[in-house]
Parts: sequence; C-alpha cells; structure tokens
Amino acid sequence: MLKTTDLGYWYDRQENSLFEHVNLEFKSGTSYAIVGQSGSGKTTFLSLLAGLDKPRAGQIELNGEPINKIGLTSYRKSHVAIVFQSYNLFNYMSPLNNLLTAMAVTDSSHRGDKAFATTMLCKLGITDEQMTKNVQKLSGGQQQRVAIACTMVCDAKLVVADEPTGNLDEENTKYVIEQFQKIAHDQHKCVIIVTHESDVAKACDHSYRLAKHEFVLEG
Ligand SMILES: Nc1ncnc2c1ncn2[C@@H]1O[C@H](COP(=O)(O)OP(=O)(O)OP(=O)(O)O)[C@@H](O)[C@H]1O
Repeated sequence: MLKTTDLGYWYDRQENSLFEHVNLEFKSGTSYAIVGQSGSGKTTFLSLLAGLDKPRAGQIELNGEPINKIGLTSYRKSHVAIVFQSYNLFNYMSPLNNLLTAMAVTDSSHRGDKAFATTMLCKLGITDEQMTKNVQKLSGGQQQRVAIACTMVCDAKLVVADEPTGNLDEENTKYVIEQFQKIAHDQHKCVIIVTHESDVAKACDHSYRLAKHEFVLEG
C-alpha cells in the first residue's frame, strides 16, 4: 500500500542526515511499530509518511502513485488518519461531536451518520453518558480511545500514531493496542505506530528499529 524509495531526510546538512536510502513497504491489514533511540528520527519519518513534511530525497508512493502527485493536502485529507500522544481532540466538544467533525472534515463515506459514530464509540468502551459530555471530562485513556475512534470513522486506509500510549497506564495501553490491531485486521487498514514501549512494539505484526540512520526489521 505504502512504499518508500530511497527516502532521505536531514534538517540542516546532508552530512547530518537522520536517514537515507530508506526502502520499505507497508501493507494494508498489517500493523507496524517504529522503535529507536530518542532523537533518531522516528517522528520525522512518521511525518513524511503522513504527508506533513516533504522528504529531502526519494519518494513515497501510495498504491503506486507518488504522494506529491496526489498533493499532500489531498493525500492527508483522504488517506491518512493521525493519532497523537496528546489526543488532539476538540476540547470544547463532546466525543460524539469530535467524531462527527472528523467525518465531516475528511469527507468520510459515513459523514453525518450519528448512529455509526455512536456504535464506534461504544465499541471503544465509551458509555452513552460519556459520549455527550465535554471531552475534557474524560480520563486520558478515554480521550485516547475517542481519538482512535476518530480514525475508525474516517475512510483513510493509513493510520499513523506517534507515541499513542505515552500518557496511558498499563491497562489502557493494552486496550489501545488491541484497538489498533482491530483497525489493522478488521478494517484492513495499515497502522504504523512510533513507540518507546517494547510491549506495544511486540503486539504489532512487525517492528522496525531506526538505528544508525537505518531501519532494521526486528520481528
Ligand atoms: N524542526 C527541527 N529543526 C532542526 N532539528 C530538528 C527539528 N525537529 C527535530 N529535529 C532534530 O531531529 C532529530 C530527530 O527528531 P525526531 O523528533 O524525529 O526524533 P524521535 O526519534 O522521534 O525522538 P523522540 O523519541 O525523542 O520523540 C532530533 O535530533 C531533533 O533534535
């Protein structure tokens, strides 16, 4: 589904590149973890895959089409759903309205379908009462589940997450990872998660370590 060819990125000078000549493939229906030391370039790599930044070298293709040809704005809108460590929800809205907004701004095929949004929130353990109160009144784990539900109601086939369990306790981490696995396997999406947590990496179908400017498959 997603393919990088000779991908390279550096902030100041090419001699200080974070990575170069990265040739990887990410498939639908599969989850991937990206691990590596702090500062190695994991978030930067994820931001390229998400179309938030442009590579310095090489290219990224979605189903054979370079994403810069699709146009990064339209690529992000139609094909990518992002989950952040800090949830990034509209904090003046309810969980339900967050989902309805996500569906509207991404032109989801479920746009306006309140029943569908309710079902997805319910699947993620958000109660009827929690769905309609301000999202800030929910715990961190519950808010992250709402953020994940947002990716489930969008049509985007690529779901990228940057440290999605960074603020969560063990129980919520386990739950969140189970949901990402369901998104990959049941919704047949490609899920790519940057993480520092070995349990999260182990739960994914494949894990790449970014070390010494290269991505190495670990498991
Ligand atoms: N806008 C920027 N300008 C210059 N250097 C940057 C910028 N953003 C990040 N960097 C540097 O690029 C390197 C990689 O950063 P990145 O955030 O991708 O690493 P990471 O592996 O995700 O780190 P962490 O695990 O700590 O989140 C770091 O050394 C960082 O200081």
